[in-house]
Amino acid sequence: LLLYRWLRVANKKPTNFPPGPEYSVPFLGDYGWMLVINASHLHKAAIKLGDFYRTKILGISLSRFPSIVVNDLAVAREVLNRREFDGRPDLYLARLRDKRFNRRGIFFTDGPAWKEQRWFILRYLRDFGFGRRFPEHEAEVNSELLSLIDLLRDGPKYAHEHTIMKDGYVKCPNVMFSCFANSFLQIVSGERFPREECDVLFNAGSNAMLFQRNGDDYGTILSFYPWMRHIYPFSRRFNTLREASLRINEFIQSIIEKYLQTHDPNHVRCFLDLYFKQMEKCTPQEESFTFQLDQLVLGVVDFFFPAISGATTQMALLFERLLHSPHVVERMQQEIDDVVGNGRLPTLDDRPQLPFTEATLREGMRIDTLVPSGIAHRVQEDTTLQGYDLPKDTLVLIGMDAMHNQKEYWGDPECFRPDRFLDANGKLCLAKDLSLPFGAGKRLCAGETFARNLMFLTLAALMQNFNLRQRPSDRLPDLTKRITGVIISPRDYWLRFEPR
Ligand code: HEM
Repeated sequence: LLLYRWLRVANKKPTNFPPGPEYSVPFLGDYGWMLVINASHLHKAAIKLGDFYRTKILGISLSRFPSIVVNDLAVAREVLNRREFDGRPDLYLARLRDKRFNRRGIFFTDGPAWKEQRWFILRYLRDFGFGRRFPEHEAEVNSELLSLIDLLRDGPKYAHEHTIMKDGYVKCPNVMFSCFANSFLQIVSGERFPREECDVLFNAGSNAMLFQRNGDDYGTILSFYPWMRHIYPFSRRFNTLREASLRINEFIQSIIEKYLQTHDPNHVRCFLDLYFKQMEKCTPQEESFTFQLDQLVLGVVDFFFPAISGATTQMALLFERLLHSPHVVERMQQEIDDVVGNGRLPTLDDRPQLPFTEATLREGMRIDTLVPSGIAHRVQEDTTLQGYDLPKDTLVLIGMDAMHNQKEYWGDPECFRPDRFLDANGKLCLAKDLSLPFGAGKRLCAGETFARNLMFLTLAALMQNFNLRQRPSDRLPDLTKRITGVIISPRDYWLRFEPR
């Protein structure tokens, strides 16, 4: 009876909290119900629970954290644009990314230090071409795409390339790791890895995918009970996540240290030099953070990591979709042939004349929502939402996949239909694109413009030059068999880019 009473008190929801399960699973809270309903795809479990309680704002307890899942586009937009919701919870999944288990970086920090770091990084990356039109950077991306096209057309040249290309078929999403990573590193350090040295980028990409696939959108059970990392099989998962993270950090740190050793405050070569100058003005802190080396490492990782694993996975999801829709490929190719021809690669100047290609990318991001539950937010002070009371520190998950599939907004959300974003004259109509794949408000994805530009250029270049072919023995991909981790990803698959 005492245990029963303790569990009831421990799992008690705050008063006037959004509807959700009344009785929680001992020890796990409603996270337990979600594991029972759909352990592999927690965002789908949240949709089922929401439907059961007939609510678009589901109130649950994740172990001791009161939490809500917002499964409605209009409410999500409101949440993302209100300052009280801009916090991030202190999740163990985030801490294990740092060598000393400190909260570092941009993704999982909040408060004035997050604001300061986010502002500085975005402000000064911009000077080197991040998130805006910048001819020097566009030329570097063009070279990177030509190198990718060479690999796809002429086959592997270097030993490491044989691991991602066999008998003319390339492994997806891995084949895009070097192009996307180099396009970002060029902005940070002013340099790209030459093709013969790209094995380090392929390794970093594989580690990033390990983290993406072994994490989950709710922070994994390790975030609620970190001590479980000592118990098998949780210890195995912990080790995978930890080792993958530390290997990526070491890689970024090795680049940073190379520049630090030759840093001259009077001669700025790249973004890193500007950050080093700022570091010289600050005293390093242990628990909180300012401009210091471990913060710079995680700060850069937080950009490098989604560039190498997130944007490439979004492309891999799209290629699978396109295998099911050859007519969409044909329409993109026709459009690109008419506007660009085949004498040069498509550029960002061509983009307004390639509305169907742009619409295909947008539709891909809607139907295959990369981050199905967003990145958890935290309520920073007691507040209300749609008449419910939310106490400080409530966790807020945005059901991005749910809202991109709401019938009331999309009509036929299950159909892959790029035309939904075009007007009667075939022009792109942004007012019709209600999707929010990058979030919104102050926590908006810091890499949105970079990602949109690079994905557009990659898609247009590949469609201009290739047809997509599967191995003769392969069936069309089963789009329901995807992996839900921190992001949704396809299982690795092999594809031939057949020259047109
Ligand atoms: C298809 C590609 C991508 C998608 C769909 C995506 C989506 C998202 C989403 C949903 C968030 C969380 C927003 C929130 O908290 O409400 C986020 C955050 C973030 N993204 Fe992206 N992202 C992508 C690519 C990138 C790239 C390429 C970069 C960097 C080069 C990047 C950098 C970041 C950063 C730094 C944050 C954390 C922002 C903060 O908490 O202040 N993302 N992204």
